[in-house]
Amino acid sequence: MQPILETSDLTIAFGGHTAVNEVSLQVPKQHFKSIIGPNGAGKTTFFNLLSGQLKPTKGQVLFNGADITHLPPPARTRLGMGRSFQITNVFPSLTVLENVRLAAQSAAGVRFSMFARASKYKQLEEEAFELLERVFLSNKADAIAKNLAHGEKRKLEIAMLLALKTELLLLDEPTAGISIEEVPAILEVIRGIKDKRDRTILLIEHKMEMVLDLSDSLTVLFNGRLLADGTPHEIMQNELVQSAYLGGIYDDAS
Ligand SMILES: Nc1ncnc2c1ncn2[C@@H]1O[C@H](COP(=O)(O)OP(=O)(O)OP(=O)(O)O)[C@@H](O)[C@H]1O
Repeated sequence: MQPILETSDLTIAFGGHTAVNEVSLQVPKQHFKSIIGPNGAGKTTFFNLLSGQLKPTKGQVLFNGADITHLPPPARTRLGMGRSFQITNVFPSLTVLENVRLAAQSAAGVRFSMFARASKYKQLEEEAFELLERVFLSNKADAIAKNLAHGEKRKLEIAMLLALKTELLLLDEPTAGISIEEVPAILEVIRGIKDKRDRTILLIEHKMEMVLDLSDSLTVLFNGRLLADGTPHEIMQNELVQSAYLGGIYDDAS
């Protein structure tokens, strides 16, 4: 089957420093892959190349077989690739439910109008509510978005990504900056999405126990290069990975 995402020789240099260096990988549909590596390995830069925030010096990004290397971020979102935690279209003064409903509405191509059919509106609202249940946020449906706790905002962003019919989710350290108490809830949300097996997930995460628990495969970046790619078991056994830096990752894990 055609991979949903493929990179070939993906490279970006900032001045003399090559932050991502000839990275070639394939991600099958409905797969859960984590990108790991020590600080400065190039993980976020790699995501920036996938989502279109950065343009590569060399190489290609294919999404469902189409070359998207030169598409801007909104065009990639429309194709079904979504990056969490950088969503700019959360309306802080609207309710949680309204935010998710608007995302569902934009995916459905229904323009906001006084004349919009009430039945369509109701259907979108039900869809939004179901997504809030899926991320364990339905109890906050009527809360104003700006009043949510940090972890709840992250759940809202995931619900909005799902509402946008995002086929490939790029999750960049979803637990960064959230309190220890909120981590299990975010983990449960991500596991719930994974278990439904209708999306492909690419995750950057420093919490190794979370990565090992969730991932079908791991890609290890080191100094911008792809050091190893394999199942969590293979990566844990990989002597190159161990000797190169795995101890360092555990040191980082919080
Ligand atoms: N816009 C930029 N200009 C110059 N150098 C950059 C730029 N963005 C990233 N870099 C450099 O590229 C390298 C990779 O950075 P990147 O943030 O991708 O690493 P990372 O693996 O995500 O690290 P962390 O785990 O700390 O988030 C670093 O040396 C960084 O300083």
